[in-house]
Amino acid sequence: MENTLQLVRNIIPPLSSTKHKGQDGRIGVVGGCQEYTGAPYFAAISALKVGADLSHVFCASAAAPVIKAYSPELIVHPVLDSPSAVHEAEKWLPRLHALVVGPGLGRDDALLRNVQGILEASKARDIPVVIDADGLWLVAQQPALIQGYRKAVLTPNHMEFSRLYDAVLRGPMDSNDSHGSVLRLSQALGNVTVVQKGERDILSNGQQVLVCSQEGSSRRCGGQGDLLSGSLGVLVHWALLAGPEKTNGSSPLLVAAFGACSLTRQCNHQAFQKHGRSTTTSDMIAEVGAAFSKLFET
Ligand SMILES: NC(=O)C1=CN([C@@H]2O[C@H](COP(=O)(O)OP(=O)(O)OC[C@H]3O[C@@H](n4cnc5c(N)ncnc54)[C@H](OP(=O)(O)O)[C@@H]3O)[C@@H](O)[C@H]2O)[C@@H](O)CC1
Ligand SMILES: Nc1ncnc2c1ncn2[C@@H]1O[C@H](COP(=O)(O)OP(=O)(O)OP(=O)(O)O)[C@@H](O)[C@H]1O
Ligand SMILES: [Mg+2]
Repeated sequence: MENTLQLVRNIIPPLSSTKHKGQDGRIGVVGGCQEYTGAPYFAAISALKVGADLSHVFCASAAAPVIKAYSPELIVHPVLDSPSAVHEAEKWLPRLHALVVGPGLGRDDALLRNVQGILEASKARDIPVVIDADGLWLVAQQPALIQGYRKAVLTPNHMEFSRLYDAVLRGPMDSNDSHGSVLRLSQALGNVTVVQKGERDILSNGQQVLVCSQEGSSRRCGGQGDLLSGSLGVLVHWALLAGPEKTNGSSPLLVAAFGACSLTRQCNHQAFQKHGRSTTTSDMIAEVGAAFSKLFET
């Protein structure tokens, strides 16, 4: 594990007085609807706290004023339920380094059709995408959307993983062989990187399997996965910029994913030390800076 953490350290860009705003990452989160406003906020603010310079949220119009009111740091576009959603999002794509698709998106068909268009436009531009939550629901309906797209990382929880596995491999996963199941799902999707979250996180790009068992806690409040996907948005950008020479030949996306899993679990650990059972995802986000320093700036 220590060896992989060292690879994560290698991809982190140095802070420098010569860089301009935006160079360390402009991240877009696609998600947020009437029901769910916390998830896209957690993902987008986590991207900033990890070190991105700008964080955008593309959400349904009902969610926008709520998300804006949580934070003045986020740039919020109320476009997802508009008939011109894809066009509106496409205007921003040339300026974004990575997209995180799915936190708090919901499962409304019209919204999902727009997100499908945004995903296709992102692929056409070769933009890396992290797909989580209801974005994974969409992928389970249409695996062809990300089939073979080497710049995609999927971050399913237990439920999302089994849904995806069923849809892609047309049979139930073997719960006694999680390594094999993650490896097979990644291979079946054409070597898309898959991160199965759980007691231990299992990560694969269809060739290599990594396990992250960084100590977290037993507290399972909602939103921890959103912290992970938002952090991963930035790390994916940094890893691709650094390239395989900085990751010792390992897949940059796998190294980025290992970094996001370790960081999320360390935030959980630190927040739990202070708040115990009352720990919430906001408490974990408050730990991002210290957790990042502890793991990656030693
Ligand atoms: N504050 C906010 O705005 C937040 C909003 N969020 C947003 O909510 C949306 C839906 O996301 P989701 O994760 O609830 O949906 P999904 O994966 O279908 O799970 C549904 C059911 O699966 C089960 N289940 C889950 N884990 C399991 C396990 N390990 N082992 C076994 N079972 C397990 C469990 O079923 P139950 O225990 O109720 O039977 C659970 O109820 C999505 O947009 C997301 O981003 C969240 O990000 C949180 C913060
Ligand atoms: N049993 C566990 N023990 C320790 N850590 C866990 C456990 N289950 C999940 N985690 C960690 O919690 C984080 C989020 O995983 P989880 O499975 O809760 O995602 P999620 O259901 O998508 O969360 P969200 O509520 O944001 O949608 C990951 O970093 C994962 O490593
Ligand atoms: Mg989730």
